[in-house]
Amino acid sequence: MNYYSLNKQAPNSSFKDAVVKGIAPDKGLYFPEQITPLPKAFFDNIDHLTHTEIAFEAIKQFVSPEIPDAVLKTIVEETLSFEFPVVNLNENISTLELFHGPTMAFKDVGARFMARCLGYFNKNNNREVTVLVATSGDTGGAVANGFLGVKGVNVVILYPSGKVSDIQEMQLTTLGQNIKALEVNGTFDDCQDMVKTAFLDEELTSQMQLTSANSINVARWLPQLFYFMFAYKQLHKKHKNIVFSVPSGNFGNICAGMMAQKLGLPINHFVASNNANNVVTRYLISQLYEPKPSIQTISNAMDVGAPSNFIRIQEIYKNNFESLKENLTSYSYSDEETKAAMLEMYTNYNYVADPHGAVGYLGCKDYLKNNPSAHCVFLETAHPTKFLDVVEDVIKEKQPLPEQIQAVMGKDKVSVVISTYNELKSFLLK
Ligand SMILES: Cc1ncc(COP(=O)(O)O)c(C=O)c1O
Ligand SMILES: N[C@@H](CCOP(=O)(O)O)C(=O)O
Repeated sequence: MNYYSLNKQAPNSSFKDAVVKGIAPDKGLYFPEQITPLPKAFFDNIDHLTHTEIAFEAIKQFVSPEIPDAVLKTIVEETLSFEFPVVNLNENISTLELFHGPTMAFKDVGARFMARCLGYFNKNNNREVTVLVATSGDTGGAVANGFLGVKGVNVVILYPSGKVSDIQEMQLTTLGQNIKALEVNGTFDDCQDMVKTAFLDEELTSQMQLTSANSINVARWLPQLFYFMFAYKQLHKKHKNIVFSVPSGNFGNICAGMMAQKLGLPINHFVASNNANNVVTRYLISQLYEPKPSIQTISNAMDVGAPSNFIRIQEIYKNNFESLKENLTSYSYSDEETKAAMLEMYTNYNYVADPHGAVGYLGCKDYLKNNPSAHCVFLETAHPTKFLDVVEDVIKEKQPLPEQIQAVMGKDKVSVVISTYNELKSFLLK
């Protein structure tokens, strides 16, 4: 599959080049040249397929022929070595739990898939690759875990100082080896801007091979479309009108869901559920896209003021506002509303949700008010113990720590504090 730059000022790239470069030379995000829907029979028979079979069929067209089928099967199988259960809360609301991987957030799938693709492309290459990643909390940990010890790959993670949870910080600062953490005096958007600037800096790119492991990178972004298919497999016999509420920040996950829909998955509607960082909620009301500096919230991984993937969403809908509005609703919630939703789920359904999932739950509830026949699935994007202080404070109950979390507790944090792009550049050139 070839990919074009959404800035339309760069030559098209193969899958391999798009993965290795991360972002196009004109700073545009890559987008596949074609999206060919899967046959209807695939969806009719989906309950007879394993997760690996579903994922292989769904992703094949985007990576062929550069990754041969046999290699792709292994990559997909290794990537998906954990569960993706749907938990039913009531007649109209379910949640798809995406936190059963090694770092307990939905980023594990994309990070593991991309690490394996890069490993395959790099196996006969002696040039080292530096993976730059900006994180508001979860991407950093998932990428650190996914790339730990991968030969020829150095990972540099930028995170906003004081704006990630304690456990998220431990996950991205304690692994050592080929993983380095930079603590940035600023917001997630500042981190993301520094990463994008580095890709355009010829002095840097002439000396080192840089790539991105944010959802900018197609190998990190596209595998997220699997989730929507896994939920459909578990729900489609019982529910015909399935809607997804996606807690959104950089909008990669919901945009991957829209790609699943383009492949033919019968999804009726999407709800983009936001915290106070509500640039897309406002856009759907005013038709004005006005990125703003991000605001700190308890659902910190969604504290994004300028979502990278909005441009891909525009592309999927051919920049047609009306057709986007037909398929997408968006709501925004305060921290107080989020906490109340966490308590409500615990009290009514004995379900402990994290703050991001709680924002998704609120999106379902609001959508169902006008669409009572729908079945709304909110994505539970991280395990509640990643946000231990908030969760225990809201539900007034101690939470047992899963072994993935225990594994990083008590380890020494190693990070370098930076404030400017020049400090990043000096660090990379050292
Ligand atoms: C727990 C959690 N929920 C939701 C999001 C938002 O996802 P996206 O950036 O794909 O919109 C993130 C970060 O990406 C996250 O870590
Ligand atoms: N919420 C993310 C922010 C980056 O999103 P990405 O999908 O573009 O990597 C995080 O947790 O770091």
